[in-house]
Amino acid sequence: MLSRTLRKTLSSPVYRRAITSHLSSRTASLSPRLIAPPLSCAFQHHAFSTAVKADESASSSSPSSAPFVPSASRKYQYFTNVEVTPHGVAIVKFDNPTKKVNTLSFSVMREAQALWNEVAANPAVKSVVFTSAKDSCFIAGADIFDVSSVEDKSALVPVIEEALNFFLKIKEKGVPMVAAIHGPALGGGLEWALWCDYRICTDSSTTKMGLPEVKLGLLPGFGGTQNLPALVGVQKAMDMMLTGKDIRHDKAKKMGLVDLVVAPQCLESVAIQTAEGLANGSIKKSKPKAKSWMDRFIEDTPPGQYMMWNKIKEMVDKNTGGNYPAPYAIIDCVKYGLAHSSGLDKYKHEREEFAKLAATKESEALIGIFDAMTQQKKNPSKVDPIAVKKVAVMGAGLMGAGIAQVTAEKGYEVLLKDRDDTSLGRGINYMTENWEKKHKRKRMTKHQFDINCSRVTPLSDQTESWKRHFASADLVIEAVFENLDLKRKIIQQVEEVTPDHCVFATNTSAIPIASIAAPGPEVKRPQNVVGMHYFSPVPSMPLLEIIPHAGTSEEALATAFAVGTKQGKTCVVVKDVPGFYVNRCLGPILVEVSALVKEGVPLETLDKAMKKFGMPVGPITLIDEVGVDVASKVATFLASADLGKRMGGGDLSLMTNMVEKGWTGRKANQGFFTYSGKKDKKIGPEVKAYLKEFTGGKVSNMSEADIQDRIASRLVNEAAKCLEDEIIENPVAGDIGLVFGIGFAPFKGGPFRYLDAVGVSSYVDRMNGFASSLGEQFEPCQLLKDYAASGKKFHG
Ligand SMILES: C/C=C/C(=O)SCCNC(=O)CCNC(=O)[C@H](O)C(C)(C)COP(=O)(O)OP(=O)(O)OC[C@H]1O[C@@H](n2cnc3c(N)ncnc32)[C@H](O)[C@@H]1OP(=O)(O)O
Repeated sequence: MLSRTLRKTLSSPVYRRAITSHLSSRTASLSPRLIAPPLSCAFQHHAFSTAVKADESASSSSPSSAPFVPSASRKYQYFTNVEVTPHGVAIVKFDNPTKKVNTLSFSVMREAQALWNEVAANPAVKSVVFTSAKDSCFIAGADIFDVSSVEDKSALVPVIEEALNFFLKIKEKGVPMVAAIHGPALGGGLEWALWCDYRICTDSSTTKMGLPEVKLGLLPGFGGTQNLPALVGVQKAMDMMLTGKDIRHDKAKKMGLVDLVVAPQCLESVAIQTAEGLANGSIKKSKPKAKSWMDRFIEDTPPGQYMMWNKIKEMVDKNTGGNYPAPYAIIDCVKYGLAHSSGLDKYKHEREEFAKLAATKESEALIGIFDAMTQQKKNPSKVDPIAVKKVAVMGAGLMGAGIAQVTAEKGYEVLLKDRDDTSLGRGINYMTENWEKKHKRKRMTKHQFDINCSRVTPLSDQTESWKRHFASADLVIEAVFENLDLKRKIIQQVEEVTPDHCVFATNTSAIPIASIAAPGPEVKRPQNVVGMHYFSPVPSMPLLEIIPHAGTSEEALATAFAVGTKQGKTCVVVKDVPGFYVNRCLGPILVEVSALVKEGVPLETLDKAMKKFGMPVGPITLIDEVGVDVASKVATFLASADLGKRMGGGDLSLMTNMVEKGWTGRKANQGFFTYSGKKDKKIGPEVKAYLKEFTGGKVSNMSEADIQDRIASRLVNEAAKCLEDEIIENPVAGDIGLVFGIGFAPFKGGPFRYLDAVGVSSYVDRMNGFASSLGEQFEPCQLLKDYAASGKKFHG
C-alpha cells in the first residue's frame, strides 16, 4: 500500500531505463588548471588545493582550461561582481566565461568563499539572490572532471567537507537566500539551491532541475540526500535521486521543490522583490508541503517506513540487477539521515559514501559514457552544415514516422510523404498517438502538441502540390523498403524537385551507401548523398550512425550530423561497410547464440547469463523483440559479407526455420517464447519440440562465465576489428555505439572500457583458449593481439 507517487515512479519505465541505460544526461570535462593561486582570504583552505594537486597532470588536457583574463572591472573569475540593491539585496551571479555551462569546480567553490567574505562583511546586505549570468544554464552540477581527475578518491572527503562548511557558513549569516533558476539546475547546482530559503524558477522549456548523480554512479554529495527528502518528502526525493530524472517547472512547483514559477524576463526582478520581502518579513520562508495522511503513514511511521524501504530495495534490485552500487548508497544515506536527523553526522556519512562511489569502476565507466556523449556532440566535419529549415521524410512506416516525430519536436518544418493516403495516415497516427501519450503523461503541453502537429505537412503521391513543397526542402531522409532500385528511384524523384543544396540521407541498415549513391541517370548529385541509420523505435533509441560514402561532401556529412544531434541523437560516424558498426558487431553474437543453443544451452539460461553480464535483456529476448525475421536477415546478410571466419561456428538455420514457421517474435506473439498478454511469456511445446530436433536432444550445463565470455568475446572482438579497420574512428565512438545501440552494459562503459578493465592480455588468452577448443571464429583480431603484447589501454 505504498503511496501512488512511489508506486508509480518505481514501476515506471522511466525509472527502469534511467537505472539500466543511463542515456539521457550530458556531462563534460573539467578544468583543474583553472584553479587560481591560493587566495589570501581567511576561508581559503587546503582541501580544494590538495585534491587538485592529486592530479595536476590531468589539467593540461582539460577542455575547460582556456585561459581567462579578468577584465579590470571584474573581480571574480566565476562570478560577476556582487551588486547590492538600495534595499540591501546582494545579487550573486554565477558566470564561468570559458564554458557554456556553470559548474561547481574546486576553483569555483574556492572563489565562492572569497566572494562570500565580501557579502558577509557588508552590513548593508539584508538578503541574497543566487542566480546565473548565463541565459542557458543555472549550474550543471559539480564539475565531473574535477571529481574524476582526483586519483585518490578519499581526498574528495575533505573537499566536500569544505563545500559543506561553506554552505553552513552562508546560512550562518542569517540573511534570507533566494535561488533564481533559469536553465538546468542539476546535481550540485540544485543542491546549492536547496540550501537557500526560497527557490524561484522560470517556466522556460530549458529550465530543468534534478539530481542526476546516480547516472554517473555517484550520489548527491552537497547535502542533497538530506536536504531534498526534508523539503519534498522521502518518496519524491527517492524518485528523483534514484532515477536522476529532470523535473520541469510545473511539477517542481507542485511537489514543493520550488516556491514560485515566473517568466524568464521577470526572474531577476521577482527574485529581488522576494528577497526584500523575506528580509522585511512580508514574505514567509519556504516550508515543506503538508503531507497527505497516506504519505505521513508511509514516511513517518515504522510500519510504513518498513514497507517503503522494502519496496524501494526490491525495485532497485530488479532494475539494476545489483550491478550499480550508487542507488544502494543513496538509500543508505537517506536512511542514515533519518536515523541521525540532528547534528552534522549525516553529511559526513554522505560525503564518505560519495568518495567511495567515486572510486568504483562503475562510476568511472558511467562518467566515461557521459564524457563520450559530450565529445560525440561535436561535429567532426571541417565545414559548416547547411542551414536546415525544412526536412522531408519519404516513407511513413514506423521508421519514417519516428524520424518525422523527432524532427518536428525539434522545431523543423517536416514534410512526411508516402505513396498513398492510407500509409500516410498510419504514419501520422503513430506520431500523434506518441504525442498524445506524452501530453497525457505531462511531458508535453497542449500548446507543444499543437505546434508539433502543425509543423508536419502530410503528402502523398496524390497530393498535387507535393513537388512545390519539396522545392524548399533542405534535407530529405528516406525510410522506404530495403530495396536498392526503389531507393535510387526515390533519389531521382527528389533530385528533380529539390534545390541543388538539398542533402539526401538514406536510412538503410544493409545496403551500401556507395551503391545507393552511385552516379547514373537516377543519381546526379552523389556528393549530397549520405547514410543516416536510425535505430527502432526512433523516438526512444538514442543512437544514430552516420555513414558517408567515398564521394559524400563534407557539407552533407556536417549537415546530417547537425540535424541528427538536434534530433536528440548521439551521432557516430562510421564507414560504409556491411552492417556499418552496430549491426556488424551484432552478427557474431547471433551466430554464437545459435551455436550455444545447438549445444543444448537452455534459452532461459542464455538470457539470464547475459542479463547478469549487464545487458538490458538477454539475447533470446532481444531476438524476439527485434523480430526473428530481422535478426535472421541481418545474420544471413553478414554471413555472406566480408566477415569471414568471424561469422563462423554457428547454425543460422535456427532462425531461418523459425521464420518459415511464422515464428517471427513478439510482434507475432510467437518467437522463441510464446507471448500472452504484456508480461507473460513461456516456451511453448512446439518450440520445445523444435529445439529438441535442432539440438539432437542435447542439454548443456555450461557455466554462466563460459556463456558470458563466449558471447561477449565475439562482440568485443568485432568491435576491436572495426577499430582496426577504421570503421569507427576511435574507442570512444565504439563504446557509445554499442552502449546506445545494443545496450552493452553501461556500468562496464562499453567494449573498449570493458577490455581496459579486464585487461586485454587476459582477454586474448581467454579467446585463444576458446579458439583452440571451439574454432577459429574466436581468434582475437590483430589489434587485440597488439594491445595485449604492448600492454596498451584503449582509454588513456
Ligand atoms: C556532489 C555533486 C555531484 C554532482 O553534481 S555530479 C554532476 C551532476 N550533473 C550532471 O550530471 C549534469 C551534466 N550535464 C548535463 O547534463 C548537460 O551538460 C547540461 C544539461 C547541463 C547542458 O547540456 P548542453 O547544453 O547540451 O551542453 P553540453 O554539450 O552537454 O555541455 C557543455 C559543456 O559543459 C560541460 N559540462 C556540462 N556539465 C558538466 C559538469 N557537471 N561537469 C563538467 N563539465 C560539464 C561539457 O563538458 C561541455 O564542455 P565542452 O564544451 O568543453 O565540451
